[in-house]
Amino acid sequence: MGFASDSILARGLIIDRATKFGLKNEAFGAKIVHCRAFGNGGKVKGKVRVEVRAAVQIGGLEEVKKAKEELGFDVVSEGELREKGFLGMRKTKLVCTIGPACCSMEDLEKLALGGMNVARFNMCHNTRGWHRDVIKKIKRLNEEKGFCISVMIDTEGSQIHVLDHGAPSSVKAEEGSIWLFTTQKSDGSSPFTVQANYKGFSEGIEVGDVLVIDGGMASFEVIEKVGNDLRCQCTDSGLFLPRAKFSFWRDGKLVERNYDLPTLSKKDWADIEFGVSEGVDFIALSFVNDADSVRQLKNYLYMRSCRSTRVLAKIESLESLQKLEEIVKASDGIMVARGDLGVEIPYEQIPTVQEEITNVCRELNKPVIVASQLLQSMVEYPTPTRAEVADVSEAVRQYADALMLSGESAIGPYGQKALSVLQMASSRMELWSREENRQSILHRLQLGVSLPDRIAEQICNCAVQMANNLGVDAIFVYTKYGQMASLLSRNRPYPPIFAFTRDNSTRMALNLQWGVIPILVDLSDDMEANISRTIDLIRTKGLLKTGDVVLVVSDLTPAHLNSTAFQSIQVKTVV
Ligand SMILES: Nc1ncnc2c1ncn2[C@@H]1O[C@H](COP(=O)(O)OP(=O)(O)OP(=O)(O)O)[C@@H](O)[C@H]1O
Ligand SMILES: CC(=O)C(=O)O
Ligand SMILES: [K+]
Ligand SMILES: [Mg+2]
Repeated sequence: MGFASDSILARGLIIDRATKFGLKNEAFGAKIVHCRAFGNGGKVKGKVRVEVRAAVQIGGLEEVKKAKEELGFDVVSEGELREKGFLGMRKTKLVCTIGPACCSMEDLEKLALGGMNVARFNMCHNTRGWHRDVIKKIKRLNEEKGFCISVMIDTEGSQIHVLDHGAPSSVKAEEGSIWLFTTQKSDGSSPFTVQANYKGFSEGIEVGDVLVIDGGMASFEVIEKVGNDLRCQCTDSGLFLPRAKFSFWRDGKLVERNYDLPTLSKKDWADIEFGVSEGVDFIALSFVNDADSVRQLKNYLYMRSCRSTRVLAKIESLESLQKLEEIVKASDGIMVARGDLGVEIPYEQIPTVQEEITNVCRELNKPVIVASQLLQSMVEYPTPTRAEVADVSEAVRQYADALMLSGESAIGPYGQKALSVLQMASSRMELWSREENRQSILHRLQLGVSLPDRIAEQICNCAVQMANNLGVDAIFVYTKYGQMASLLSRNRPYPPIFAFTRDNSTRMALNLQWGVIPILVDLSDDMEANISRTIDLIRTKGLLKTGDVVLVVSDLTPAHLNSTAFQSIQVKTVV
């Protein structure tokens, strides 16, 4: 007899704690198959007493403990698997921006339980001390509570924006009003003055050009140029928000200018140094304009022996769109930063550009995050607009690897709810895509050049086709740097991909990849032994049962074999 929140919940549980059900030690490792609830006048509410009537022994105390210790399987995926089965596991990954509204240990744990895979820290805001404290909390949650949340920092980058518009929050610009845009600091005596952060902000700008705020929040016509300052008349009334961004348009086209602003400023390098010392998993590089800045950062990380820190390039400028392929090739992943991208291209182009970036990323086998304004109204309201749900679903339908919350989690009071909206909408669309057999329409560019790379790629393509056709329960892959796992993910298979690795940084990087559940485990050179051991460990935890079918792929190459000798596909039925 013991306590549980209800008897339904207790069913299927593996008994792994003496206190949980007040059972004797012999019951350890048993799976509850029948139990009865007492108390609360028959209402199953709060904690009820549960009498365990039948349990099947699937492993002894030592075995269950061993399986727990030897297998770095995060508690959220494990819970999801127990509750929903293999096919019910969510494939699309979720990124949450961490801010003042969600930085307590309690709130972070709720986001973790809600399915947050990656925590994003935007270095534009708050102090490094603040970021350090919160990153430490995430690491504590991982270590002490068994979560697997990767950490991403996002650089500030260099961009022209409002430094001061004369108010702490927003300021309204009325149609017809005249404003001065300057780099001089205002003493507060002249209203309608906006200070820009960069002295060259007006270079190349002519009278008659249109100044657009935040991609359409308000518009102005330049009516006079005095030195570097611009006198402008508001032609479309709207709002200046803090840090509002500028763009200039002429004849309906963006005025492209070379500002000479570095992608990585002094502050960005200091933030990167901070990220390195905190051992972050991802650095997202803002306002990347070409592949050079990505390579520069990757080289730097290599020199600092931080090869495991992955570099993501944020696509948020017109220039980055023009050099998309080279940027994707140079980086470890991409973020479609729709907020700033919508400042540089007309917003009606965002949906098609997003799909194009998502497709290029999958062809080149790089994870892609769709970010910004997914559930914007939830910064204020506890429910999303139907249009927002449609936008989220569209990103999932396009097979983006991950979706990101910004202000919804960072400053909004409904962050956990917003996360659950992402989780429900993505699960729903994944199911629909499977039922519609949409995976079959993915086209696959041949990626590999060398023979071993081409073999790996073909093995993964075939393995996924086999897995789908055979209806296997799961794909198991054994991987060192995650290459094989990501080639499998690229094919967007029906079953989940369990990626076993002994490298913790590979585990944290795979967190961003569609359909991959990274599991940390010590692997040997003996692949057969690895396979049977991991299957055993997972079975002992009660997550695999007799008759389950697993498709196994491996790319771990023992040193004494030549490089392709151990790439194989096997189909195993659990006995
Ligand atoms: N660490 C933080 N401290 C305070 N406020 C934050 C923090 N992180 C985010 N915010 C707030 O949440 C809002 C949305 O966050 P987010 O980081 O996505 O901003 P963004 O402006 O879209 O991103 P970027 O600056 O990279 O383009 C920000 O405008 C800011 O007000
Ligand atoms: C996320 C981000 O940087 C943007 O949308 O602009
Ligand atoms: K940023
Ligand atoms: Mg941005």
